[in-house]
Amino acid sequence: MGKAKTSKRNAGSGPYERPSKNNAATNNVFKFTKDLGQHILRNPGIAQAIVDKAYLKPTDVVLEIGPGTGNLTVPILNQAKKVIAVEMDPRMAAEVTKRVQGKPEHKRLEVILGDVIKQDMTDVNFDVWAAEDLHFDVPKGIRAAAELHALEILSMLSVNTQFWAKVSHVLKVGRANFRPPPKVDSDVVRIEPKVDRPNISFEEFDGLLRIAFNRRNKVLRSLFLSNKEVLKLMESNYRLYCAQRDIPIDEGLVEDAGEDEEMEIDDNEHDASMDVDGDDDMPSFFGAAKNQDEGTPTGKKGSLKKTRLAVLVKEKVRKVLEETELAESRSAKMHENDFLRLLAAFNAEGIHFS
Ligand SMILES: C[S@@+](CC[C@H](N)C(=O)[O-])C[C@H]1O[C@@H](n2cnc3c(N)ncnc32)[C@H](O)[C@@H]1O
Repeated sequence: MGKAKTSKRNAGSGPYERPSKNNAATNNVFKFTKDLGQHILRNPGIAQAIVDKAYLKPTDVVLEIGPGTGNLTVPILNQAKKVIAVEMDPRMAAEVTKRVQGKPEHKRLEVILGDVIKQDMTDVNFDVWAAEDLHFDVPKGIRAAAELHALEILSMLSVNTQFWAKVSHVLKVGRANFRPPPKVDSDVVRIEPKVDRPNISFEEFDGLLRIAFNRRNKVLRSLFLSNKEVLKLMESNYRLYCAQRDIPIDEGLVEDAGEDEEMEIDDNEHDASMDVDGDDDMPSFFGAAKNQDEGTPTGKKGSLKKTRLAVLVKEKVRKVLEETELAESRSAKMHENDFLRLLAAFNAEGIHFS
């Protein structure tokens, strides 16, 4: 999508509830679109405090995603060299442009009209990034799952962010400081690129997290040992690992009654550790909601046949969980270092996630 200087656009009267000579920052003339996260900071003192905490330099180019009516944009422009603002609502884009029209800051503001997710930002150079409460278009098919998994996804994103960056809390902003007030209070956080990033592949770390955050309130033992697809994935990655190192593997079938017993114990324990809010039957990142390991039935009740490889992989997983003492841990309560420790232990057993 091309860049559009919104100064050329006509704000028009259509989207407004009533005509006004003043801007939307001081008068509630907009029909705010809550779906786009349009909650506008109405306290200039807080806007200034947020910008002050960013410790901007006069040489900084700031990329502001979703400037809204410009309540942060103006104080940012007072401290930085330039602001590039990406806004998907043309009314907002017009409004933020109007805030600086006829002022010297006008030349230092570039407004790009469009959805930041769909923009090609490769040529946009900036030093600091600012964003507040954005809307992302989730493809329809995965919307329901994504919403159900909102908590897991947020927790996973937060651990993933820590992989790349140091995140620190800057300021709490109560919901009453926004118009219209959102349902929750806000937190301003600083995200700085990490210089001492762990020497592991992000794909691998992300692969592990997708399993660890797959189902709400499940302990790791259950997530890694009781999901057929997860076990199959680890098995197939281990097969590849062995093939690359000429390690012979045994795909012969063996009776696996002990495994079956364990699955039953697992199932009972799932019930005991079921989410308190009882919505445990949500879809999983891996497809089927309750995808327990079934093995290959042999006709006898409680008796399953599995390849020796499958049994070996399961033993390795059990060993990793025991050695790291994370078997009974739940991902939402774990620290980034726990996941790094877990990944290192899996890798030491030849089990990979990408
Ligand atoms: C919380 S408001 C910003 C409020 C602003 N800081 C203020 O106080 O005036 C979020 C803004 O981001 C815009 N927005 C949401 N999703 C976006 C996206 N994907 N790309 C670009 N802009 C987006 C919304 O239209 C809205 O103006």
